[in-house]
Amino acid sequence: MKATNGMKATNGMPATDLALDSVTLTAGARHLVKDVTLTARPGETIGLVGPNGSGKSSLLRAVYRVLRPDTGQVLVDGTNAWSLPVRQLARTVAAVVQEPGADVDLTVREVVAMGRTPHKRLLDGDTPEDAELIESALRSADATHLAARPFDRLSGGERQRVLIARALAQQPSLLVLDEPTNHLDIRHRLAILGTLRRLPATVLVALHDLNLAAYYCDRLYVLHDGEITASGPPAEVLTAPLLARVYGVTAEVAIHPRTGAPQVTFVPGEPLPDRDGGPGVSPHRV
Ligand SMILES: Nc1ncnc2c1ncn2[C@@H]1O[C@H](COP(=O)(O)OP(=O)(O)OP(=O)(O)O)[C@@H](O)[C@H]1O
Repeated sequence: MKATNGMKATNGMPATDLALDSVTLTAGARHLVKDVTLTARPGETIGLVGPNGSGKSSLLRAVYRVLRPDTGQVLVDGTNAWSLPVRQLARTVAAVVQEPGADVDLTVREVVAMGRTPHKRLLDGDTPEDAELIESALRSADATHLAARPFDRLSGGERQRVLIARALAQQPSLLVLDEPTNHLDIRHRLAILGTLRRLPATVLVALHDLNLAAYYCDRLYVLHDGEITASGPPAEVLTAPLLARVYGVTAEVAIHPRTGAPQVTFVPGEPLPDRDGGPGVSPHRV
């Protein structure tokens, strides 16, 4: 893990060992994801990157058990996620996803309090510990000032922070997030990703912003046409030839002297480098 980003706590909440073993997902005759093998060790922050339609959301759906693998397994601490009782899975895995939820007539605090539901029995009220966890989650997502507001009247970014707060209140040992920062301003992007990074939980997060992925993730998996095409520490994965091949863009990658993380600078209009990193011949203007 990168020392510059702050280490994850190793005490407190447990973290999950996640393994996707040769997972293939289909919709009708169409392959969404083919033969994906991925591991996330307890406490790691794993980034899933790749172009539009490469299969990131589909793969995450298999982890939070919305899309059943046709072949292969999703193993949560060695147990097939699809064989776990729903309640046990809900205590273990929290998901922050793109699907717009139904509009709910709840305040922000009530939405965040729903994160505690898997830990309670029917009709149990909030304990003082629940209340503290809810307040702490609201603070972590900079949503305390929104607590009394109706959830369905928030801006896109405010809603996103509230859904992240709900996931934090759930105290999962595995947190799965699909583009959790797409509506957020830069300050909140940095703050939320920093919070995720410091969680003791294992985190699997799909991100489009490669520089944020490079800085906040321990390892990256690159999906391309439904298959993993590269994986490893960001500095090994994010190379100019890889970005040319997978995204079709020209980029320069350098280690930033202050952050120590790879930083990608896109160079629109320049020829694509070839596979060896040399100058290519097909100009690609974006
Ligand atoms: N239910 C479905 N039926 C048919 N095709 C689907 C279905 N769900 C997803 N797809 C297709 O599978 C591919 C992968 O979609 P997915 O949403 O996983 O990609 P993604 O990497 O998350 O994309 P984005 O970056 O645009 O969010 C896409 O081509 C998409 O159109």
